[in-house]
Amino acid sequence: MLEATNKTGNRLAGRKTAGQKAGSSGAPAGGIPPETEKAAPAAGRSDDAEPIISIRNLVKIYKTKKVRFRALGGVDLDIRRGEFVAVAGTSGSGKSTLLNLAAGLEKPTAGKVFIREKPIHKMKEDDLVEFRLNHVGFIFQSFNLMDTLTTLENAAFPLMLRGIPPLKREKEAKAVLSALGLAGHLAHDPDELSGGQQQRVSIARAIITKPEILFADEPTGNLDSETAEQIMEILQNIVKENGTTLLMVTHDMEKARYADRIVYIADGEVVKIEENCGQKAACARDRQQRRA
Ligand SMILES: Nc1ncnc2c1ncn2[C@@H]1O[C@H](COP(=O)(O)OP(=O)(O)OP(=O)(O)O)[C@@H](O)[C@H]1O
Repeated sequence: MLEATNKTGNRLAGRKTAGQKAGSSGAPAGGIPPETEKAAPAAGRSDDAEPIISIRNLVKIYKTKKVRFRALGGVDLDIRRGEFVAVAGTSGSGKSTLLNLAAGLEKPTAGKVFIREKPIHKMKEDDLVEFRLNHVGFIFQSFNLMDTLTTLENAAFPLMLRGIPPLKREKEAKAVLSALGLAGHLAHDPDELSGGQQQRVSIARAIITKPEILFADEPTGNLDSETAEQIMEILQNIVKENGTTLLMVTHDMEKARYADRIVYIADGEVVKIEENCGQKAACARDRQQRRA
């Protein structure tokens, strides 16, 4: 799957996914199970817009020889197309577990996840690889850049997996990196970049395929506060300008407030969902719906 592993063993994606394989092509997703089921509307949905991600009664129980731990206890959530949703909660509340299940990086113990009406929870790993490569981008706290590749090569990597010829992928990577202020750092290796620059490279890599959905797990967790704000503004702009859907996990309420909606999670359960009226788009949409 997306966890392309580089020569030195760096993974390109999230935690606890060790058995997953690297994606290898840009061919359209094949072999996806037929759409025999659809998510019923979630309770408490605030609008009638078709969700791009639907999560139903999602349960994750981790079992080891010694422990059995319920990390998610039946989560329901709809995420609208073009929406920026932050999942907030304390350490160990289940945020990353929710993101990993929503992205198909881990399998649920029970429950369902639909992305664009595709049943992610029952897709085979090979189909998930293709699906993610074509529809989804990931951004992680630890950047997960390949340390043997330059800025340009890291950003262009997903296009290489899609079989795009070198000149074309370099041109596209240069354009995305320039927009992120990295035109002067194309030949740098990751260890020659600051943390904020590395995260911008990882954002470039995540958006270069123009994914409909971005998953971000504590994207500013390793950055100082000023750099973190810049990264949050970049993410917010990607949502606004490209219409990308963003699901971001954070323990930091300051960062959560960049989102259109904040989902609070505690002990593996959603305890509150808040429209963020600091974000004009979300509130305008709310007001419109209330009037309708
Ligand atoms: N592979 C695993 N095996 C056993 N327990 C696990 C596993 N992964 C996560 N857990 C447990 O599930 C709970 C939720 O973990 P998760 O990583 O989702 O929390 P989080 O809210 O993202 O925390 P943090 O903000 O600290 O990253 C934790 O109590 C954790 O110990």
